[in-house]
Amino acid sequence: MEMKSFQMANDNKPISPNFILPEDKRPQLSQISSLASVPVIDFNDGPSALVQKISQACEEYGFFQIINHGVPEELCAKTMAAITQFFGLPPEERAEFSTQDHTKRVKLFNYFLKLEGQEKVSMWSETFSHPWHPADDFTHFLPKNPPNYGEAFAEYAKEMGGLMNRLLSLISQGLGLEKDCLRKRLGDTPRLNAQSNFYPPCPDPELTLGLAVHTDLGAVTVLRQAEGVSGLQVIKDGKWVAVDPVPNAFVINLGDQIQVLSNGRFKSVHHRAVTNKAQPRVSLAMFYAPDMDAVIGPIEDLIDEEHPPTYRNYRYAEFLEEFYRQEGTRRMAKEAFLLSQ
Ligand SMILES: O=C(O)CCC(=O)C(=O)O
Ligand SMILES: [Fe+2]
Repeated sequence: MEMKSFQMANDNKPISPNFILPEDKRPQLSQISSLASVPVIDFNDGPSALVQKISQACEEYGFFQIINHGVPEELCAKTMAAITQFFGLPPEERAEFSTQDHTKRVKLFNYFLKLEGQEKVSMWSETFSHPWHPADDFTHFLPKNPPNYGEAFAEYAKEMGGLMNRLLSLISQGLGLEKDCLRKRLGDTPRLNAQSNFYPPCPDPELTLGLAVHTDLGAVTVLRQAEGVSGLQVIKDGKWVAVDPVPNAFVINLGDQIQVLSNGRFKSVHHRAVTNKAQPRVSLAMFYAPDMDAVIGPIEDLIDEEHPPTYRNYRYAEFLEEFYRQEGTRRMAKEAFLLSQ
């Protein structure tokens, strides 16, 4: 696959048509609220306050940021630097990882939007995805260049394993469940993917998106944003809200599987990335998704007469099939498993 070539923001050429969104899909950046944003939660708060704050954030926003999480800042910086260097490699070297085949576990690709009766519109970004694991050695999957990429990711993955467990435990408790309930439901061999996103500066951010509107399909996402550059936005009460980087914070968001398991109480919320003229932006999303064979459906303890099950049970593999069937179009995989009320 040929990687898309991005223009420089100081190019005076018009932006290539394959990146230009139809008018009704453009980001309308002047309408973004920078006043309200998602909650910032301090992990040093006591356990019961933490459970309460996370539970409220999961119900109201589906997103929050965490600070004082214990993951060393230097390690995060080292991992982000490795990604940035990877995206800075010559195109021929990056091309080794380029593929459109979604079944590949290691892949460099461009997201696109496929609208009915129209040509595909490319997102103004490059995405690199590969597995991660907190304990098993996964470094054979990783690029050899930059040389410290593997080492940085191996260390980062260990930290993410601990953080994911902590989050799953807090989210379980927030639902009134046993600490290990969600982790057990998601299975012993969760699907763990790391996704780095690179957004070059864009000559006209009003015409493009870095990532189209989507929900994450797994269970929990831990996102690191490069400091000092905004781009992530989430929907809150029908309006787009910016989630600007907070120093040494992680952005946490829930994926579709938690919405289903919680029977709709916790939300998998639509979000997108917008571009900017001035600076490149890098983000790293660490995804925790169920075992392919895990059966996902509303947890029995969350079902009663007032809260009948909203979704039917399915195997996660079945969900992924539906997801890829919709690729580039509406990204409403979980809606296919809704029960009619
Ligand atoms: O770049 C961002 O902040 C958003 C990334 C994201 O939503 C994703 O990778 O799923
Ligand atoms: Fe996302």
